[in-house]
Amino acid sequence: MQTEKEDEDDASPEEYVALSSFTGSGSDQLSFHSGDRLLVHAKPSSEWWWAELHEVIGYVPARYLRQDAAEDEDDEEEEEEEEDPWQDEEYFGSYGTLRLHLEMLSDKSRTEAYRQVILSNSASLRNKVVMDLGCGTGIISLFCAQLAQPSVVYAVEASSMSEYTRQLVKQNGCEEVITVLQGRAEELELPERVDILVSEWMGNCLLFEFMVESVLLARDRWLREGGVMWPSSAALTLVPCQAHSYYAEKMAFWERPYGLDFTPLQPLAQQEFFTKPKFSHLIEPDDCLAAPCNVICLDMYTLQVKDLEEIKAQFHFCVEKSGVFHGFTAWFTVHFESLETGGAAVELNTGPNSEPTHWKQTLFMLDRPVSVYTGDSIRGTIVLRRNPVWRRHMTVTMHWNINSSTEDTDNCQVGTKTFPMWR
Ligand SMILES: N=C(N)NCC[C@H]1O[C@@H](n2cnc3c(N)ncnc32)[C@H](O)[C@@H]1O
Repeated sequence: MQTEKEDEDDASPEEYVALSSFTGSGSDQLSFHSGDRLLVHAKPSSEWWWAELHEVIGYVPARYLRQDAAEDEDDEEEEEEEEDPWQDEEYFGSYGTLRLHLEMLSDKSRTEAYRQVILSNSASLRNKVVMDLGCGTGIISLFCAQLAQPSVVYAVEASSMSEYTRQLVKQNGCEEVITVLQGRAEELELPERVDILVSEWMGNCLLFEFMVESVLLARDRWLREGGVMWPSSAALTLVPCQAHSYYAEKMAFWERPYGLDFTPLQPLAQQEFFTKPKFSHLIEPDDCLAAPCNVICLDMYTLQVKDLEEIKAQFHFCVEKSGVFHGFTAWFTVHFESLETGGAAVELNTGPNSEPTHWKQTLFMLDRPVSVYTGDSIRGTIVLRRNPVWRRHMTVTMHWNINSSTEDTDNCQVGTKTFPMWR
């Protein structure tokens, strides 16, 4: 009697299309290019399949492949939607309405930080050429024209908001200085290179949306030799934390609602509430179980687009107070170097010890909380893997080891979890 797998092996191979190129590592992984048609012979796991290309066989990452849907009109629309890995229509559509711009403009910490950058560099901005990448309503460009005397600011905005940005520039008498350009910054033609490339590109967990790719492409194409990037650097900070109220609200709730035992729903709750990261989480400083650590530091002058595919970092936390290890919380800080040598940098810190921002922090809940004690160590790695198909998405994988310091228990608890953001 054939096992299910043997059945599968005998099944005729299925044809799949590669949505993105993949370079295999190790002898048993098969490399391929975007558009290649592979024959999938077996699917031993959900993540790795056994496939063939030009008579060569090997393991391929399943998430890179899509079954070639039979051409029919119903799928045509879906196919078109699928063809855009940047989902630009939806993405720039969302920035064509006021909701997100109101949220960003209402974020005083964020907006005042950019204003402070312009104000504290106003003298050095005189006669400079500036690009404001992804200017939205144009607030940063308007700060430049209002607080300094640059020779020109190219306010670049891909969404339909740019029509209103033009009106705001006119309404505030800044047409002499600000030129609004609609389009993707990396595709635009400018009459000249720029001295300063300023952008507010940070997404949740720093990189979500991957607008940073556009900033790097624009840097390589339009920033003059010796020009300045604002932000100049970015850091992702991580900390092991307690999250008692969130855990109580989503998980403990099912223990005794109205005197009844609803615990059979807890696996569902874990799947529904703890599989993805929680954006806009507000962590209390007291929830931190250890000193936060800058796990990833990005230099905006040297960072390359290819570096964004996979960013890996190690961490080692020493538990400073006993408590419950519910998960990890992440946030970011960006720095704006001064245009004057030796001048003070401006910092925008989205962590729990700073004024809250609209990003707040990002909470990664473990499947099971673990009691930890002062002196325990939590070592591990964080890996940010960009989605090879959906280019604005990524996964965050945490591996951790908990080493207890108390002699009587030499327990070393190991864990790993991958969080999709969002695909
Ligand atoms: N997470 C953020 N800071 N998002 C801000 C995104 C703002 O920049 C705009 N934007 C994003 N990418 C681009 C791009 N490549 N070119 C021009 N505008 C862009 C977007 O329409 C919105 O107004």
